[in-house]
Amino acid sequence: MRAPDTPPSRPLLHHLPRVAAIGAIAIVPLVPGIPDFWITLAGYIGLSSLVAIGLVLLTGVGGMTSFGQAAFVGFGAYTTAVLTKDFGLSPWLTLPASLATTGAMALLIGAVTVRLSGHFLPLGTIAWGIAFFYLFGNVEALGRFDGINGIPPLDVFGTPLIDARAVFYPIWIAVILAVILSENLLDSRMGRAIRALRDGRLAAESFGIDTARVKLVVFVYAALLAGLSGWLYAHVQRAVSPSPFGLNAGIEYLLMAVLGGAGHVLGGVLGAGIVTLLKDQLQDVLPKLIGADGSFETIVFGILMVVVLQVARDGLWPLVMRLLPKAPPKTVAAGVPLPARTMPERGSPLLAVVNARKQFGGLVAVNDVSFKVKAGEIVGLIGPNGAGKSTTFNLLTGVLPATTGEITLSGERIERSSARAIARRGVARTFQHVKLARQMTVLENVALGAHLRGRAGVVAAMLRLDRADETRLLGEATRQLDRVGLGAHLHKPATSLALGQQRVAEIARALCLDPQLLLLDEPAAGLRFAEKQQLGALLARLRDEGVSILLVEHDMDFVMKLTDHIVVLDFGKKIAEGPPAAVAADPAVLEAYLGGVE
Ligand SMILES: Nc1ncnc2c1ncn2[C@@H]1O[C@H](COP(=O)(O)OP(=O)(O)OP(=O)(O)O)[C@@H](O)[C@H]1O
Repeated sequence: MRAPDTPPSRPLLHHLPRVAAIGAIAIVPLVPGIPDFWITLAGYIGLSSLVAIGLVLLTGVGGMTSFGQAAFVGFGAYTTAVLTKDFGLSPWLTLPASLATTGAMALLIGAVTVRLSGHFLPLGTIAWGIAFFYLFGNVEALGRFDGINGIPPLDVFGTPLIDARAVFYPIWIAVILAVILSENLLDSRMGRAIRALRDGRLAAESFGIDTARVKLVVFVYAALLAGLSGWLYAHVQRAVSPSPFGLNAGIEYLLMAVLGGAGHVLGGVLGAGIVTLLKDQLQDVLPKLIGADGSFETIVFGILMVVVLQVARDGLWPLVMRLLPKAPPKTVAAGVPLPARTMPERGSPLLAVVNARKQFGGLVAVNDVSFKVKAGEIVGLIGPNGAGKSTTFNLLTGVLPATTGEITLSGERIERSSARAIARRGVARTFQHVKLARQMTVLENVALGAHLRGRAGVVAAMLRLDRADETRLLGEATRQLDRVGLGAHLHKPATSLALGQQRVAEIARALCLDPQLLLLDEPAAGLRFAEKQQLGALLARLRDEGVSILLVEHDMDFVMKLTDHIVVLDFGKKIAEGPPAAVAADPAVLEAYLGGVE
C-alpha cells in the first residue's frame, strides 16, 4: 500500500491500545481502596521493566544474552547513593552522573564482551556479573556488604516523594519514555541494523554496517536503562546493598525479558510484571509449603525459564498481540530519490583480479587466478564443485583476505579491505545460502541494503528526527522491490516468500546499495523455469542500465544465455575464459566441467 509524499507512519488508531494502557497506569494510584502494598509492587514492576526493556533490545532483538545486567543497576544506584549521601548533591543532579558512570562502565565492559561469540558471551556476562557483586560488597566507600543507608528521596519543588503513590509517577514516566524511545529506535535505520545482528553478521557487514559498533550501541543503551532503574531504585528504597545487583537478580531480569517476549519492547514490561508478582507470591507461599526459610522462588524461576524456552520461545507478548487490533502496514512514501552513484563508463575496466591466490594450510583453493570485469558486462564464474568459485567470491567481497595477488576495483586495491569497506566502494552481493533477517519484513530487509546511503543515528531515531532520512531509505527499498517484481510483497515477513523470491529479494537489497558491481552467488538455484527466465530478463535489464555483474552459477543454460564473458575454474586454477560460445567448445572445459555433467 503506497501513498505518495507521506512519511512512514502508522495511523493514530494504532496507538490507541498503547495510549489507553498508559492512561490506565497513570490512574492506578488514584483509584480509591487500592492498598499501598500493591502500589509499591507496581513501582517495583516499573523499576524492573526498565532493565527488562534494555534486555529485550540486547538479548531478544540483538541476540546478545546477558546475565550481568543487574551490575549496571548497581552502578546507577551506588553512584547516586554516594553523591547524594556523601557529597550532599540533589538527586536530580546525580541522574546525569549515574547515567555517565553506567554508560562509561558499559563502554568499557562492552568493548570486550560484545566481541565474544557463541556461549562465551553469556559466560562473560556471568563473570563480570559476579565480579561486580563482590566489588560492591568489598569497597569500604560503598559500605561493603552492609551498603549505604539514609539516601535522600526524590523531591519535586521541595516536596519529598516518599510514599509509594508519590514515587509511582517518576518510575512509570521513565518506563513510558523507555518504551517510546526503544520502539522508535527499533523502527529506524539503526534499528534495522540492530535487528539484523541476530541473523548474521556477514550479511550486515556486506552492506556496510559496522556490526561491532552496533552491538556496542545496544549494549550501552541497555546498560543506561538499567542505570536509570538503579538511580530510581536508590531513591525509592533509600538504601543500597550488593544483593539486588548480583547474579541472581541478573538471571531474574533475563527471565523477565524471555518470559514477556524477548523480541518485543512491551514484552519486557509484561515479563517484569509477571515475574515480580510471582516472586512476591512465591516468597509467601513456598516457605510455608516447604516448612523452611529460603529463596525457593529461584528454583521455580529456573524451571520456568527452561519451560518457556522449550514451549514458547517468543514469550507471552505475541499471545497478547493476538488480542489487540492488528496494526495496518506502514504507508511508504515515494519520497525524494537518494542521490545515485556515477557509474563507470561502459566498457571501462572495473574489476581486475591479478594472480589472486588463497591457501588454506596446504590446500590452494584459488591458484593464481586472473580475470577482469568491464563496466556494463555480465561475467560468469563457473566450475565444478570445489573449483574455488566461492573462495574467489569471498576474496572479492572482503570475507577472506587473499594470500597473495592483487584485486583492484576502479583502480583501487581491495584485496585486504574489509567487507564493509568494499561495500562502501559500491560492491553489493547476494549469498549462496539466502541471508534475510527472519523477523523483518521484505521491505525492512531490502532497506538494509541502503544503510550506507542514510545518515540518521541512534539519538535522531529515538527522538523521531529521522523521518526524512527514513522516507528516502524506505522509498528506495520500495523502488528496488518494484524493479525486481516483488512490489506486492513489501510487508510480508521475508521468510514467508518462496526460496526463489527470497533470492530475488536479496538482489533488490543489493541494488539498494546503488552498486557499480553486483556479485551474485548462484541466484538461479531453486528457481522454477519461469522464475529463471524472469531473473535472466531482470539481470539483462540491469546490465543495460549500466550495472556490472559477476555471476557464480551452476545452471549452464542460464549462464550461456546471459553472460558476455565466462571464466572457468577447476581445482582452483583458471582453465579457460572467453565468450560463452568459445568456452562451451573449449576441450579443457568439456573435459573438466561440461563433460562431467553430461
Ligand atoms: N575455510 C576453508 N578452509 C579450508 N578449506 C576450504 C575453506 N573454504 C573452502 N575450502 C576448500 O577450498 C576448495 C574450494 O572450495 P570452494 O567452496 O571455493 O569451491 P566452489 O567452487 O565454490 O564449490 P561449490 O560449487 O561446491 O560451492 C575446496 O576444496 C574446499 O574444501
